[in-house]
Amino acid sequence: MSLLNKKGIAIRHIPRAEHGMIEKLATAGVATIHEAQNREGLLHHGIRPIQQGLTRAGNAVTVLVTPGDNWMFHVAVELCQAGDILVVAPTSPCGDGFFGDLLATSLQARGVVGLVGDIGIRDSQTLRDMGFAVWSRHVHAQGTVKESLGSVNIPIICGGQLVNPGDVVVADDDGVVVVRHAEVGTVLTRAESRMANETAKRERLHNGELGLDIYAMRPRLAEKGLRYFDSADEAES
Ligand SMILES: O=C([O-])CC(=O)C(=O)O
Ligand SMILES: [Mg+2]
Repeated sequence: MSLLNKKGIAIRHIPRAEHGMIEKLATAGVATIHEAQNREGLLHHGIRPIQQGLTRAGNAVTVLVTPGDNWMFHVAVELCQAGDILVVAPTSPCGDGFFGDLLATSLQARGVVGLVGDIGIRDSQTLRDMGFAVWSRHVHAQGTVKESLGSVNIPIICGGQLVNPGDVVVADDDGVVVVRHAEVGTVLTRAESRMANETAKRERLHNGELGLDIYAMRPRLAEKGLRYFDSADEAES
């Protein structure tokens, strides 16, 4: 039976990808990984970085929270290991400030690399100052309580994407992408070949070659009906 969105569960052991693979996925970045997995796995663009210039990748420890209640973060902290990234979703939309610098300090002490949440967070300036990277849908000071159970390390839907505990989540200035645990190796191979291909293209573009020629676009543009004129007068006549 699927544990998706089931409350009252905390799972201790999850699969984790090898650190070296995670580092390489971080180097590839969100856009390349998204392309390498056939444009799948992106979280909704409403999940935004609160900082600029930081890339984070880690094994997802998932947290399901009840709206307005951040109790489960404390359960999650204990189950985190170095190299994990916390991925949080509420059972229904809520922009309250579930997470701030105190919880971030606790996660940082365990080596957690960042947080991705379809939630609100607060203490945003302090989080930036301490270098704890966060991607969230909202920033809001509204406090939360500790009364209701959610779950830790069950499959959740975050930013419209299914995230399983142990999937690798990569986040940078462009957004957030999830890579299935079982697909890490394949996606990495494809991402690396894509990066090599882009390096070659970048060199040619840098040298002034036109995309129109490199990608042999002229016949197709003509086929679609693009016409060139020497002036607006000629086009209007
Ligand atoms: O403690 C809370 O409820 C959330 C917060 O502001 C913090 O972690 O600093
Ligand atoms: Mg706080």
